[in-house]
Amino acid sequence: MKIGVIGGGAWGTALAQVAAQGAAPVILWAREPEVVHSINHHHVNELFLSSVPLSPTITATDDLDALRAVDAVLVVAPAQHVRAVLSATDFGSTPLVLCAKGIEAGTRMLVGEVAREAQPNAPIAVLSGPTFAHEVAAGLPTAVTLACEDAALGVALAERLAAPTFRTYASDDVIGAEIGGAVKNVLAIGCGVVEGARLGQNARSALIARGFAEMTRFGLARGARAETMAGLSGLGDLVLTCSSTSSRNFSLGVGLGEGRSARELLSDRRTVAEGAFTAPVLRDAAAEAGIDMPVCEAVCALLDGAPVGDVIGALLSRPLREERG
Ligand SMILES: NC(=O)C1=CN([C@@H]2O[C@H](COP(=O)(O)OP(=O)(O)OC[C@H]3O[C@@H](n4cnc5c(N)ncnc54)[C@H](OP(=O)(O)O)[C@@H]3O)[C@@H](O)[C@H]2O)C=CC1
Ligand SMILES: O=C(CO)COP(=O)(O)O
Repeated sequence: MKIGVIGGGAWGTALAQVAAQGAAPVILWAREPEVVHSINHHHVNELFLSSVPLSPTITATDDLDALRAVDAVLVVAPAQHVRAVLSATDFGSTPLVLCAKGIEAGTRMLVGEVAREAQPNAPIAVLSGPTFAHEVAAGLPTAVTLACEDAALGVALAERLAAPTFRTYASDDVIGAEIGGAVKNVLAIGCGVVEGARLGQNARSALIARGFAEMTRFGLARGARAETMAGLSGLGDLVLTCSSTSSRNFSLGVGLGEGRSARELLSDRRTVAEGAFTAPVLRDAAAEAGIDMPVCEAVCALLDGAPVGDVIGALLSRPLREERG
């Protein structure tokens, strides 16, 4: 199975490196000419993943049509750009494996819904889990969920993408896998704020647990299964991203907690912090569906510049309630 990758960021590059452990060569589409040049001439992605030498069987291209000849395409552009890249060419019935974690602003669609609209004939799968790109690319042990409604295709993709240190678990809960990855980015910003404002380890654990309750409520309302929310793509990724400055979302939160503005923090970086885009969309989608998501609302307020003390005070002074759900 020949694999194509859309997106020359850290995660697209790391997944290309995993896929290159199979027999067939891998082709990666990148928007940035310097990424294409760096991969083809120096076998490294200087811009987004300079720490890891890449397999020489990975070829980069700036021509999206070059990916029409592959057997499966990993879609690893940031969530807000997936529609544009998938609308630029016709992948026919080539399976698309969605690896971005977010919800589209404006439409409030999950990436899978966007992909179905842009490429109606392509079967859809989702790859998600606790996966810092630099660790995956360095060959450190990692496990992911690979969700696909077509069980046979899901197993074929899970087998093709598995590698000695990259373990894939097949699932048919596509919505669940997507929601875990999108929501955890928002919660990671909140945990970063706790760190930046020095609110302590108790507060961070409470936020992870109550945030997980929010993620599960939102997921179940959208048809996800509870076991998926508690698995690699939900709780697993939440714990990872909420406890490490390797997370761009967590480190964005640290900056907010230290009193810097979201605008300043986001203008400083070239890499993507998906939670900043997903947070307001998630808040609005939850409000419309009548789903209580106070942590998510708090993160939105912090991104909008509300003082940390006021936001935390408001969270803590809500009426007491039973822990259930
Ligand atoms: N980094 C990680 O550890 C992980 C990331 N993810 C998810 O993968 C997705 C991609 O993240 P990541 O690889 O880290 O990104 P990076 O922050 O490393 O790189 C930015 C990416 O955004 C792309 N990009 C920027 N602007 C556009 C645009 N207008 N159109 C298309 N692409 C654009 C860049 O493409 P180009 O190079 O072509 O310019 C590049 O691929 C996100 O949804 C993220 O949540 C999931 C798991 C792990
Ligand atoms: O999704 C990730 C790890 O699973 C990467 O998290 P960040 O985007 O916050 O860096």
